[in-house]
Amino acid sequence: MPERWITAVLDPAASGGWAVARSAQGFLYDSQGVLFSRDWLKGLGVPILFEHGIGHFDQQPIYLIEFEGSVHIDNCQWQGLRQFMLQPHFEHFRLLAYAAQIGTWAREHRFCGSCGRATVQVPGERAMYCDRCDLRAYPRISPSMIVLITRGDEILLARSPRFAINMYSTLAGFAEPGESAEDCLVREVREEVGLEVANIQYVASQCWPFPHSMMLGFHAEYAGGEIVPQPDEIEDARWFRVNDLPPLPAGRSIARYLIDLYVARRLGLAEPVLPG
Ligand SMILES: NC(=O)C1=CN([C@@H]2O[C@H](COP(=O)(O)OP(=O)(O)OC[C@H]3O[C@@H](n4cnc5c(N)ncnc54)[C@H](O)[C@@H]3O)[C@@H](O)[C@H]2O)C=CC1
Ligand SMILES: [Mg+2]
Ligand SMILES: [Zn+2]
Repeated sequence: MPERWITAVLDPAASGGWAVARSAQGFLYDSQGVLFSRDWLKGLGVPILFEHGIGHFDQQPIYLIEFEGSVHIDNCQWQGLRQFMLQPHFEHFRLLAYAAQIGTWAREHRFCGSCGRATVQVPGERAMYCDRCDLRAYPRISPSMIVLITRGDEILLARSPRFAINMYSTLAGFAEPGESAEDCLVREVREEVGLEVANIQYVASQCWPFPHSMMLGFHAEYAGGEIVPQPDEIEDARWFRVNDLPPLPAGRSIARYLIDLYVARRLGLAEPVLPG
């Protein structure tokens, strides 16, 4: 079956097509979903910050219309990307995830970071351009390591003060300049729980559009040390037996996938599939 959503750089000067609308309140939806007639949206008289042509859904051209500030539109509501992710029908989620990242990037690159002048879209390329500096700004992607640490039938899970009550997850953190993925993983594990790890194995990756992370998922084995939670960052960290786990992260996350995969292998269950 062909992919329903395919990214592309479309010319905003072209007419017609469909659009998703984004504002400070999230994405617009009504009883029909998140895709609106582009002409209808542009005819509402709401101030538009910018427009980007972002791809095709079922072969139809799709644009992103970014509104300024908070907006009320009759018979429509706004909802954040996380809520769309948690809904059971997420055929539009990949489209919205992409639109959110393009929207965030475009919003933050309307002016040249070097000279401060207004930038323009580069035809046929996903880039904002400063003529004076001959500088192109591309969408930003932030590599983040995420790792499940195991010790036989036990897995290490931690909770951040930001998490839902009682929920525990794997350790994660952003790569810093000068680091390899493995360097970052070892540093984050030391910082967050004070442990040493060995046998680091890459497992899978996931685009995480909150707001622009690229999650690189690993498995690692415990190699030494006592758990020392990082003040302010880690509220609690402990070993859990694979048959006695706390509340875990949402089903679409690579954190959940790394946990489910190890548990399945350990208990001889069917292996999970990472949601695309
Ligand atoms: N998809 C998944 O299953 C999961 C995804 N994540 C994501 O992984 C990322 C990293 O997780 P955390 O433990 O929160 O990171 P972290 O341990 O590196 O701490 C976050 C801190 O890093 C700094 N920071 C923020 N953005 C940054 C950037 N782009 N580059 C470098 N440093 C930055 C800030 O000081 C922030 O407070 C986040 O985007 C988080 O949403 C985390 C866990 C699960
Ligand atoms: Mg972290
Ligand atoms: Zn410039």
